Amino acid sequence: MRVATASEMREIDNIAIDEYGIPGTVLMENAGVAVIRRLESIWESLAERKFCVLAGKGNNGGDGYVIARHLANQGAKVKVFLLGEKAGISGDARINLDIIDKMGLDIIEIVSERDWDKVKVASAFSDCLVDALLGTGFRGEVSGDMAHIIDIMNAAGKLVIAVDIPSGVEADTGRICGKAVQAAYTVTFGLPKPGLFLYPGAECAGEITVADIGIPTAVVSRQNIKQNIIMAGMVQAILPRRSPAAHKGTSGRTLVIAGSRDLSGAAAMAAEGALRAGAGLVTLSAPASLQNLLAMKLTEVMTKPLAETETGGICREAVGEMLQLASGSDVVAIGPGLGRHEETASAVRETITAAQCPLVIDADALYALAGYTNLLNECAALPVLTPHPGEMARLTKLDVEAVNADRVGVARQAAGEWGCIIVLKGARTVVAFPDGEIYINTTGNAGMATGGTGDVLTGVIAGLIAQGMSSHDAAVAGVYVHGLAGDVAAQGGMVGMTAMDLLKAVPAALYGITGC
Ligand SMILES: NC(=O)C1=CN([C@@H]2O[C@H](COP(=O)(O)OP(=O)(O)OC[C@H]3O[C@@H](n4cnc5c(N)ncnc54)[C@H](O)[C@@H]3O)[C@@H](O)[C@H]2O)[C@H](O)CC1
Ligand SMILES: [K+]
Repeated sequence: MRVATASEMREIDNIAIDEYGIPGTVLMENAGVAVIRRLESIWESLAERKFCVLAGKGNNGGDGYVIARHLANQGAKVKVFLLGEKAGISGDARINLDIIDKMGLDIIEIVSERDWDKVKVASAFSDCLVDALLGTGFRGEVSGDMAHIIDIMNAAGKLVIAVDIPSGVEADTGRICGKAVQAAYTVTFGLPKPGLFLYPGAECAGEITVADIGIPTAVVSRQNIKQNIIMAGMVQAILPRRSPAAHKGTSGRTLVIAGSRDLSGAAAMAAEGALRAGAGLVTLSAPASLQNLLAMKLTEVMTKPLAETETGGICREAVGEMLQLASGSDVVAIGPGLGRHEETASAVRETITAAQCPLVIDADALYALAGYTNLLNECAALPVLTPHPGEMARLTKLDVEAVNADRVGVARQAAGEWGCIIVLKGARTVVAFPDGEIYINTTGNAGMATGGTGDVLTGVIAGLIAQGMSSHDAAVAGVYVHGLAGDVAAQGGMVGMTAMDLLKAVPAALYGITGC
């Protein structure tokens, strides 16, 4: 499902109005009616229900006036609170404000703190608050009257329905700037906005309805919109299907280069992640001193010893061995638990640039790439990087807050500059491609915030590439399947679930999507 930024949505709006001649008031009417339809799905009859419509000064407020009119027509009791003065309202919004004025609806201007209590009292006696304060025109921070009104709305304990986007949530990033309305429902128009799916904004949206407001589909389809939500149908279509005649050789050869003396678990989980994703033959190459330990941990995975430093990490002599193993593999996953010894980092960089197969680069291999992202352009195939925000911060020299403040923008810029696929992990993982294409994942849960789940993801993506998926599709599908496995594992209790629980749930997630 595509998601449009505020500017893309404005462009679509303007084309519909200017090129197709659809009056803005028609779009506004359709937007308002879409919210009424949603309210009708909650309450069979709106008659006698009490509504407070909180309206801003722009077209989001205009939608609010349309909603107020239809509510009044259905016999509901409506109070409209306008943040500002009527004189300041113009355009399509003013047309609809004048209509409800002529209808004699109760319109109260909020122009100072003396008016705040009016909202508080009316809210206390309402069944529902309609948030038509700010939509895609929101800029900067919420402050002053707006901030206090949002506080009152959130404290009222009433059902809140947001018009287009919860006020105070930035449409493009999901950032909350000052205050944001906590809605139970959001009705968004045309296309959904990224901020409805990215935290913390995603926590304000409640149940999202995408409403068609009559914009010609040709207008939407011709827009070069590059943000998407990963949907089950898309993943179902691209996941590999196994032939009845399959044997372990037909499901790919995965090489995992991972582990160091005190970090064997990460290596084991990455290797098993590939297996659980359906990879045929998985080889784990790790420092020789881990050989026996890993061989005991992993029954189905072949283990190959590598030359190691005195601290138990792979050393320069291991490069030749790793490239030899890589030459017989369909994909290499490198990084989990490798350690950060400079000699190991140097060996990693040499291997990444010399390997001739697709790469999934994670954890300490990302550590080795800090300051060396230019090497990614030398990779034989488009590499997949799977950083968490901390690793992304180190690679981009940003701080973690800056990364999380604009996850889509940071991932997109890095993918374009470095020439790679970026899987920026976290609550709502973002997958970014060099051409600017973005996929936002909505599977998964907070129970996955536990050590090792990232190692499993690395293995899952590698395992899908080993089975013939492109790195592009494997990154998108892998993220979705991994999150779904987390949701399956969380059915046994979200808090306290482990990466091993998630690992075991990967086949069930695959089965849930493909039926096999
Ligand atoms: N196709 C569609 O998507 C349609 C969308 N509609 C609605 O129109 C809004 C966008 O309207 P716009 O006038 O561009 O902006 P807003 O109403 O969201 O807000 C602008 C308004 O708010 C003031 N403002 C901005 N930032 C702040 C702030 N930090 N604090 C206080 N006030 C702020 C600004 O000055 C303006 O006055 C869209 O979301 C839909 O709801 C159309 O109605 C139908 C088609
Ligand atoms: K709103």
